[in-house]
Amino acid sequence: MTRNHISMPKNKLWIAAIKPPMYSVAIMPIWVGSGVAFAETKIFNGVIFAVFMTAAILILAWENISNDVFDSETGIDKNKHHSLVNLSGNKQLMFWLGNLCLGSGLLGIIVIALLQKDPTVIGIILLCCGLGYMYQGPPFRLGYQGLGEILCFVAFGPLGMAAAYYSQTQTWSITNLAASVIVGIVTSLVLFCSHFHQIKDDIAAGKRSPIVRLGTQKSAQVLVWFTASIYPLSLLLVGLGVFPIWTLLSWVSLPFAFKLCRHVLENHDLPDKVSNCKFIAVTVHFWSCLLFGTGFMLG
Ligand SMILES: C/C(=C\COP(=O)(O)OP(=O)(O)O)CCC[C@H](C)CCC[C@H](C)CCCC(C)C
Ligand SMILES: O=C(O)C1=CC(=O)c2ccccc2C1=O
Repeated sequence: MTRNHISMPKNKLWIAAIKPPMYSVAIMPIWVGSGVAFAETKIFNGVIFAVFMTAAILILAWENISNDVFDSETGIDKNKHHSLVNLSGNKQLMFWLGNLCLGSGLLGIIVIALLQKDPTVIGIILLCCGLGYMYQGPPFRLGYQGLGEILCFVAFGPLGMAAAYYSQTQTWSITNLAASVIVGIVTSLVLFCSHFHQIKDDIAAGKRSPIVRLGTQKSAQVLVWFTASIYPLSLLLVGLGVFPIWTLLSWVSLPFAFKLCRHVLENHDLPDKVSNCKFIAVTVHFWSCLLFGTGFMLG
């Protein structure tokens, strides 16, 4: 029993399937990218910011709905009671609902491009969506080869934040690129954590997630190194004068980072216990990125 939420009432299964806390991963690249843009140029366009936030949420909804659709084809989700396809019993409906979210999200991005009279943001977001498709869709299914974390890093880090920065300023920034490394790492940590409790089902379905490749113990150590990396990295970049000192506010997330590492080190091979580590990682992501972006706004 690894992906099972069988004892949950149906409404809780639907909430688990929709994954509300996960949507902060879509919002934060826009928040931090717009924060860096404001720090550097004093430009902040509230309409573009709000449209981008909504579009990012809709695009991530497509990613998650289509993940359940594509996973229903490989059999990997057969024990996943909180799969949208298993819950609704209607794969076609979910497929089109996902496409509707993608279409609406891309419409928002087109509105930004029209406001800017510049298609650059459309190009970057289409690249992100391409990576999102390659993670799970045929014939690629790169997530099944253990490449998901790299795709996730690029989409939510350098690409997502370049799009957010460009949507505000129509220029590029090295500081934004440096900040995107931190956002990319902390977002990929969430994906990495999501695999620990699924190792049995993943092996059975032929999915070679990083946890399957490395084993749970080594994966727990890798998690500690990557989680720990973002704090000295931000300190170094503050020391070099690349980030404003206020960005060190993100260190307030350290207690959650400790909690995450301790929890995974202690429970890496106990699926029922380690299964909530993804949500601890989302908490680390939420507070570190919220305060990191705030640091740029204040700086
Ligand atoms: C769907 C994702 C993870 C779920 O993986 P898994 O199949 O293991 O999950 P279940 O156990 O629930 O079945 C996330 C995948 C992320 C992907 C690599 C990159 C997505 C890019 C987004 C579409 C881009 C959004 C960018 C934003 C800034 C506009
Ligand atoms: O369901 C999940 O496990 C995830 C969904 C998702 O959209 C996402 C996005 C970015 C990083 C990780 C994840 C997930 O883990």
